[in-house]
Amino acid sequence: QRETPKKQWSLKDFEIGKPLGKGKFGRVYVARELKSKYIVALKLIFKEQIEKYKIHHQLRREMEIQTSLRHPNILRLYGWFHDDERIFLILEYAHRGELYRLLRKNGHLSEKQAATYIASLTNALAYCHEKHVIHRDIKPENLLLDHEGRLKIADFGWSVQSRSKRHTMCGTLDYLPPEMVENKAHDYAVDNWTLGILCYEFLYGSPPFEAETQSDTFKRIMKVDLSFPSTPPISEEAKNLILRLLVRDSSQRLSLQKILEHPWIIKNADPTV
Ligand SMILES: Nc1ncnc(NCCc2cnc(NC(=O)Nc3cccc(C(F)(F)F)c3)s2)c1Br
Repeated sequence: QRETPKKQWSLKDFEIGKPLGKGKFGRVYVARELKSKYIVALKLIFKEQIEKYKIHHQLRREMEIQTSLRHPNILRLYGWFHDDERIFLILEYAHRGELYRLLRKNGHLSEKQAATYIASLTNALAYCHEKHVIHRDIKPENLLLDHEGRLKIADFGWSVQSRSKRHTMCGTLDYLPPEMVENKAHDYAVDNWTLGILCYEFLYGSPPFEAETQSDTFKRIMKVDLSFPSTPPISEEAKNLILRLLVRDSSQRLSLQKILEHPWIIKNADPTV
């Protein structure tokens, strides 16, 4: 049941601020709700784009999924409204912006920082999987940081409410596991693979199977052609966790619960964020 009656929002309820970034299908702005003075992010999506790419069902699914999710590491979707040509998503504002900017700026993260983000992601994904939601598009661009530097998973535009195996292709290849790249049936374990990719990228600054062309990346993913550069020096425990996640056979990937019990996470993750 709804705690408050569904409020019909409109653009005149908001004062629009600076642009936050150009996302897919539209831009994002900071905005202030005039009555409460509450700061939000407003994502504009052009209707003709949704019509052109026939993705109404994806957007509707995102809204259904997102409004039912409540977790400290998942960006809130408070509601939405539309005018003649645009759809507006009213989103929680992440003050410190996109994690990938931090990654590009610093080159790579410390083991403590990386482990803290992986633990937050694992907690958020465990919550999603409990609700039968697979995100399927976890990548640095979809990870935001709030004013305390706490990680927030955003953009459930590719997520699915999954009871059965999925077959849809989505996202950039770098983060996709073999079963998705091969366009085979896939399940929750895709997110476990992606955690391995992200852990590697947080520690080295780029994803493990990056290559000049998509087909080379495809080949490297299928072979799980993984190597650890000598710099920056990474602990054996970190490498062990990555090796336990980037496993071809999805049933052999470390479970989300086991990730949280892994020595590298126990030793390095900051449990307060
Ligand atoms: N600092 C910040 N603080 C808060 N937010 C920020 N950026 C917005 C992050 C997003 C959260 N949720 C999103 N959702 C979609 O974009 N959905 C979407 C859009 C088009 C089509 C489709 C679909 F049709 F394909 F599903 C689905 S974008 C930033 Br930067």
